Amino acid sequence: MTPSARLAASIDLLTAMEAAPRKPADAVANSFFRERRYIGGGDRRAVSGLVWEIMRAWRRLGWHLAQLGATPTPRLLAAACLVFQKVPPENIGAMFADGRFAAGALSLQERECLQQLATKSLNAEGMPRAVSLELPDWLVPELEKTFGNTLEQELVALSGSATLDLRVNKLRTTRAEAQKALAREGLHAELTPLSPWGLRLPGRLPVTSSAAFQDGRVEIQDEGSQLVAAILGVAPQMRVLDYCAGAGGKTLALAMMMENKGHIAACDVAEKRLDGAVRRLRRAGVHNVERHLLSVGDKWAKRRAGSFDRVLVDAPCSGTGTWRRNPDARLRTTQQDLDELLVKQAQILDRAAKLVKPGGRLVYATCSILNAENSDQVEAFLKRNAAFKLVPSDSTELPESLKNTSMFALTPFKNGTDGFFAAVLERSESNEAAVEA
Ligand SMILES: C[S@@+](CC[C@H](N)C(=O)[O-])C[C@H]1O[C@@H](n2cnc3c(N)ncnc32)[C@H](O)[C@@H]1O
Repeated sequence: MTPSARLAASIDLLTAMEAAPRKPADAVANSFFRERRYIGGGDRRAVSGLVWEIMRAWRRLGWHLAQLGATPTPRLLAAACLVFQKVPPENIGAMFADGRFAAGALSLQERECLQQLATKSLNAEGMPRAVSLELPDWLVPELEKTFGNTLEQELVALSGSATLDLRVNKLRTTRAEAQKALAREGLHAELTPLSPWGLRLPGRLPVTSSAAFQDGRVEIQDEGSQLVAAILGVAPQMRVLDYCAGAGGKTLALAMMMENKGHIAACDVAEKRLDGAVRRLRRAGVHNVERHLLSVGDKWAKRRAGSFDRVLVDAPCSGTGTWRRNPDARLRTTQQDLDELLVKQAQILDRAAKLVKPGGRLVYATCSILNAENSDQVEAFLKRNAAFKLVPSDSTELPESLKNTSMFALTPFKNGTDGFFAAVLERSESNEAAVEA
């Protein structure tokens, strides 16, 4: 594709995203490229690269354009982004060419607007805080409560691009062997600093076509997510419940830690997600997992009340910890979404708590960075459930810095992982404080 055609495709993709404001940007991009199979890998990366860059600067670009009285159309947002990337004006003009595979020439008004932008910097004085932080207005106080005066640094880290982390499947290989196997395929991974099974690649690379991935020696999983599985402290003989298992990311790690022994029940309310686990479990050689689709009026949970040694609640959440991967989610999240999630998380926690056996442990986890979904949720749960208390993790798989911790809140700024929260809660042995089944 020519630079003009790439730019035109980027503008088309932005337009498609605007038309589906509630749909995650990567889902829109996937269908966009599926319908345009003629766009090859290199071009796809270039088009997504520009569009993701625009999304990371969405509010600031919009603010600059509004200051100049211009409407933030996809064309102008793309052009403004190129201006702030210091692409020379004549090159931008040439990219906005006329022709079949081009975006059409810039109008006089558009050119004047871009000329004025060329004298400014993306982060300008006078910008409202929420704009310069690329946040919806309502989220600023929430995040201030969580991070206090490190908010800016945390958000800068959350605006960066994410690494591609892999978890080595000990059921199939060792970390050193997996690292060598990937290197033979041109994928040079480093050891992750915190997870004992992690390998880290610098960015989006074609891992899924590697032999090591296809035969289940490695799985894609952020280091933070690996540590959530680790904090559960599972052992081979245990009965373990992964209550919000989705497509089984953490289930796979738990099965590995349990050496494919004992029993894991992987539950979810979303059939499609749970079905997605089948292929992954098979690829990883895991066979100690039973899947169960939770439904209203289901007796499954009732029959198993008080029977699990360990229960993981990887709760549905705002996903604010994964903003590096989904920059669009940063602006899509609404106060109403959060309010609904808080209610749902508390309900799920209470339901899952009934399944923990006396003396057993419950781990509550999210990929959120908001206190409201994390420590506040745990605090409220403990007030409602006298049978539980926070305890230090007994996991031997946690790194020194997290050993014996009862709660962690990882962030890209502090830990180089996605934002992940986990808390370990133990149910008392005594019947007095029993949880009502
Ligand atoms: C953060 S995702 C889980 C990710 C998964 N554990 C992993 O590591 O890949 C949260 C999951 O909770 C599920 N969920 C939502 N409401 C639920 C409920 N009431 N009970 C159980 N699971 C629920 C969602 O379908 C979603 O798959």
